[in-house]
Amino acid sequence: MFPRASQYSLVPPCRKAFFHTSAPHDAKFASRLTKTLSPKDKKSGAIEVASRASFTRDDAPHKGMSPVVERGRRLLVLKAKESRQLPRINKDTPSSRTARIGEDRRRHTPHNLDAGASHGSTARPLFSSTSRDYRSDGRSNRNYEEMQDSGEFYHPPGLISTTSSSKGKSKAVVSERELPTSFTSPPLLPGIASSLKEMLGPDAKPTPIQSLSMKWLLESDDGAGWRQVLLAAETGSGKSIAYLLPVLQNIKLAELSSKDQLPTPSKRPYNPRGLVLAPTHELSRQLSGFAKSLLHETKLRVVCASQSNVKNTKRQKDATSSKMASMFQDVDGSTGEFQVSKSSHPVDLLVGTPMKVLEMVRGRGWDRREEREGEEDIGENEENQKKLRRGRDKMPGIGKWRSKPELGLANVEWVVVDEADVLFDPDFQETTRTLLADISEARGAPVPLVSGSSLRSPSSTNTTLTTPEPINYPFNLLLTSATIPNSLNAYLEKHHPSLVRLASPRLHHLPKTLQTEYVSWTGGNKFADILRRIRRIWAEDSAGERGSLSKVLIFCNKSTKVVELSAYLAEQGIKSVAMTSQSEHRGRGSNKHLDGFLRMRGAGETSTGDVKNESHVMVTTSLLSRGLDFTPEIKHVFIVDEPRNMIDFLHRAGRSGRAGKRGKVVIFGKMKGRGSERVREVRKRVGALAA
Ligand SMILES: Nc1ncnc2c1ncn2[C@@H]1O[C@H](COP(=O)(O)OP(=O)(O)OP(=O)(O)O)[C@@H](O)[C@H]1O
Repeated sequence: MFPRASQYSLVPPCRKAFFHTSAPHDAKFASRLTKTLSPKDKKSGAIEVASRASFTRDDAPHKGMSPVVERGRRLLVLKAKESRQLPRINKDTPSSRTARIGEDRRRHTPHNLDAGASHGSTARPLFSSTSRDYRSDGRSNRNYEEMQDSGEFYHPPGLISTTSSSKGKSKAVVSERELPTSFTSPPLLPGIASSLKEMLGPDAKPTPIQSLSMKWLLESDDGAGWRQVLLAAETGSGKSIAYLLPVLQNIKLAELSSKDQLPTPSKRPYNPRGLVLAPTHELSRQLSGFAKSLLHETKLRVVCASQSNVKNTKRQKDATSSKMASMFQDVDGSTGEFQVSKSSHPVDLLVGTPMKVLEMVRGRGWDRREEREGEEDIGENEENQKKLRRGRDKMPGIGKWRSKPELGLANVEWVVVDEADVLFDPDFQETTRTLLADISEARGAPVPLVSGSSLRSPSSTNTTLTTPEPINYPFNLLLTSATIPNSLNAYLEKHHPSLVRLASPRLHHLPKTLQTEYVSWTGGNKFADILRRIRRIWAEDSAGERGSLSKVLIFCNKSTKVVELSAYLAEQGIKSVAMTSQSEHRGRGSNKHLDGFLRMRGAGETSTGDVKNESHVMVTTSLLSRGLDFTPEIKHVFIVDEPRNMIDFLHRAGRSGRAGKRGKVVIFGKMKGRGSERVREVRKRVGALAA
C-alpha cells in the first residue's frame, strides 16, 4: 500500500554550506510549477479536478539515489553505481544564498524559531494559553503567502536521507539492502510484532520513514550516546509507529536488562521512562491509544496525561485543568476537566501536552505566582493572592491552591516531540524547552535555559542563564513532523548539530493518494455552494458500488464561521459537528467529541446514511489539522478559507488520503474575474506540493 523504502542516501552534514541544498529541489519545483501554471479553470463555476494521476504509487519512489557520505566538507559517494546518481549540490553562489536566507528570515520573522531571535523578545507572553488554533482566527491576512513556494521548507538533501555533522565526521552509510523491508527485520519483540500485525494486517510493510527509524533506532548502535533524531515524512505516512516501535521496544529491553536494578527511586507516583509530547489533548489521547494497541501482549504501561482516568465529579473541576484544555484557545472558557488517576502501577510511557506534563512535574498551579523558594503551597493569605496571575485565578475558589508534583523525570530516557514545528514554534517553545530542561535537571545533567522568564525550575539555582549551543540533553530526543519550516531547521542546526535527519521522499508533498479539486464560488451564498458540493458527493456515493455515504471534513479559519456554517447545514437538514477551541465538549478527558470521525481500528464503516440524525460532516478550524488520524470514511477535506500558509494547508489536506487510502482536498475560491489571481497563485503552490 505504501511505497517501500528501497534506496536512500547518506547526505552531507547539516552545515549551511551543504545543508541548504535547495538547488535540485528548486529546479524540480520550477519544472513542476511550470506544469501547473496553465490555467485549468476554463469554465466558470465549474467543478474541476486537477489532472493528476493520484491513485498510483511509485514502488521505488527514491530510485536513482545513491548512498553518499560526507567527509569534512567533501561529498563522497559510497556504493554509488553510477555517478549520475549523485544528489546535486547546491550551486548557488554564497552571496545569493545568503541573500535568500536573509530574505527567508525576514519573511519568517513571526515564526522564527531561532532561539536567539525568539528569546531575545520580551514582548511575547510566556506560556501562551491562547494557542490560537494555529492562528486560524483569521487575524493573519497573509494566508498562504508566508510559504512562498518551496523556499520556506527545509529540503533534505536526499530523498530519503540521514544527515549528521557530528564533529564534522561522516556517518556510516547503510546500503539499500540493509534497510528493513518488513517488520521482522530487525526483529521486534514478539509481543510488539504480533500487536503490530493485529493492528496493520499481516501483509503490512514498513513505510519509508518506518524503515529508516527501525534501522537507526532499533538496529544500529553508533555508540554516540544519547540520540537526537528527526523523523520527517508527509501526512499519514505512519510516523507514529515510526517512533513508537523503537521507543516501546527500547523501554522494554531496558526494563528487561535492568530487572534486578530498581530505576532511580522517587517519591512521586509517576516515573516514566518515556514521554511523548503533542500539541493538543485530542492528539495526545489518540497517540496513547495507539501506543496501548501496540502493547496488547507486552507488559508496559502507557498513561495519557490528557485523559480522564478517574471518574469526573463536579468537585474535581478546577481552573488548571481547564487551562490545559484551553491550550489551543483564544479565550478562557473551557469546561474541560480531566485528571490522571493515581495508581501504584509504574508508568512506562506518558503522553501529553508539554503544559500538562509540566504541571504534573511542578505541581498544578505552579505558574500562578512568582517563584518562592521552599514554599510548597500557595496558601490563601493576601500577599499570595496578589501574586495570582491570569483572570481565571481570580475566580472564586480557584487558584488559591497548588497541588504537589506527581511526575518524576529522573528515569526518562526517551522523549518524543510530535508536531515538532508547533512545539518549537514561538508560542510553545518556552514550555517545551522548559520541560526538556526540567528533565535534564532531574537526570543530573542540567541544561541552562534562557533567562528573563519565570520558567525556571523552582529548584534551579542558576540565575545567569544563557542559551546553549549546542544543547545536549541527557536522553534520547526524537522530533517528528510532516513539515519542517526553515525556521525550525535553523533552530535545529544551531542547537542540535549532531541531529540525525530521517526524511521520506514525499516530505512536503501531498500524499499521492490525495487528489486536488478546485471549486469556484458562484458569487451568491458561499454556504450554499458548500452545501451543493456536499450533496453532490453524496449523490455520487449513493450511485457508487458501496452505496454508503462518505464523510466530509471542512476547515474554516474562524470559529464564528464554523458555528455559522454548521447552523446553516442544520437548517438544510444536515447534521454536523462544529468543533472549535471553545467547543464545550472539548477537554473532558476523552475524544468522544470526535466519535465517528477518528479512525477506529477494527470498526468497519458505520455510516447509516441518515445525514439528518447522524453527523457526516465535521466543521472545524486548524485546531484539528495536526496529527489526528481521521477515519478513511472522510474522503473529502474542504478548504473553504485560505489557510495561513502552505504548512497549514498540508496538514489540513492531509487529514484525508492517509495510509494509502484515497481522498480528495477540495479548495474553494474565486476562479474567474477580479480577485481570481489569488486562486491562481494558490493553484501554483498546491500544484507544486501535489507533484
Ligand atoms: N506500515 C503501515 N502499513 C499500513 N498502514 C500503516 C502503516 N503504518 C501506519 N499505518 C497507518 O497509517 C495511518 C496514519 O499513521 P500516522 O497517524 O502515524 O501518520 P502520520 O505520519 O503521523 O500522519 P500526520 O503527519 O498526519 O500526523 C494510521 O492509521 C496507521 O495505522
